[in-house]
Amino acid sequence: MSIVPTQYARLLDELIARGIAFACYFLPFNAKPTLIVENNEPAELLSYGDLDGENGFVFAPFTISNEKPLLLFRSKNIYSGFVDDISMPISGVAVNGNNSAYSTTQELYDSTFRCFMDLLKSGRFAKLVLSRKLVIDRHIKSIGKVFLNANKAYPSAFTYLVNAPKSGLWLGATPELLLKGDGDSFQTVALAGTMPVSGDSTDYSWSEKDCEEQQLVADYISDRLALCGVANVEKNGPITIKAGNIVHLKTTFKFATDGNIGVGRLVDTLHPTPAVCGLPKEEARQYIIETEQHNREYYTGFAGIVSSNKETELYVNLRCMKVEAQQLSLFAGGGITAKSEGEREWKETNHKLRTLQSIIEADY
Ligand SMILES: C=C(O[C@H]1C=CC=C(C(=O)O)[C@@H]1O)C(=O)O
Repeated sequence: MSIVPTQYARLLDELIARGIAFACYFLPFNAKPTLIVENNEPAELLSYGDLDGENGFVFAPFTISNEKPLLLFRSKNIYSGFVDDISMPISGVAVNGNNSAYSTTQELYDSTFRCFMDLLKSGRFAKLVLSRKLVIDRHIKSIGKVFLNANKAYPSAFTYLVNAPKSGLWLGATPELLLKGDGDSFQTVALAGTMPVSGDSTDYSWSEKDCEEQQLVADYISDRLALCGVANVEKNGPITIKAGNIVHLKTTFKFATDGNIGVGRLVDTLHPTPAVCGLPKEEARQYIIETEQHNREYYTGFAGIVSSNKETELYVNLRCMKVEAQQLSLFAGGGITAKSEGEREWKETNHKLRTLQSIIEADY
């Protein structure tokens, strides 16, 4: 039976209050939510490649560890649409964190930015993505409502709410596709470069730095697909796309694998792209982990549906927050190249943070 979303928000709040592990999501331009409820905990995978042949909802971290594994919700308790009657597991295990989070100050951001710049200017890296964390008090009572409002405000985004013991409670509304396809043909995107939306204008003049930063992501995707043995890639773009209060440059890649390359292998090949990590990839990932003062956890990982015989649809986990009992930790970052300016990059992360802040602050 279908019900009004307010009751649905209450249902999600009840799952959270009972500590039940679940994943709920809206695909882009789809007004129907899907809810997957675990009786216990989601499965934990320790490599992206292990996704080959799997089915379920995936919640993956920036980098996999025993503490922050790749979570796979394989439960058959799947509810489509605004349902009111679900079979509630008796008791849950999820916890809401310990409120120990702190914000990245502009001073700390600037000093990390300078370290990044030294290595970019010396040529050790071509690109690095620097991120920050903004911790705010959790005045809101209903996370279910924030989730539904995020979907209303950003219908073109992939919007999710995930609760599990290893990840904690996360909410996001991301514009960045990582991988979509049916096993035979797939698509991915190179999304980078950011400007604030300017009125009704569709005519944006992109800086050399933004174009270069996006081109690095596009070239990386072409190279990685070639490395995987993908021969014919149809490339379209870059075009300007709107994501809430900001615009990005996007190039779309479509390619056929004829069933020869599994989803796990493709994800392992692509993630993390230089839209969220850097170049060269493994060195950049290691440097980011060592240098950023916060743990990214599931921010800049990915989330979505993986399927061995139907449609896989995975999104990069951006414009997201971790929800704790008294605090919300919001994450945002930006691509840095040798041409970057610290003040502009900081402002860019402010624009990105507004995406979720405006929903949190909205008067429901
Ligand atoms: C890393 C983020 O954005 C990425 C995606 C689009 C544009 C980006 C940029 O312009 O820097 C980033 O690469 C984020 O939103 O936290």
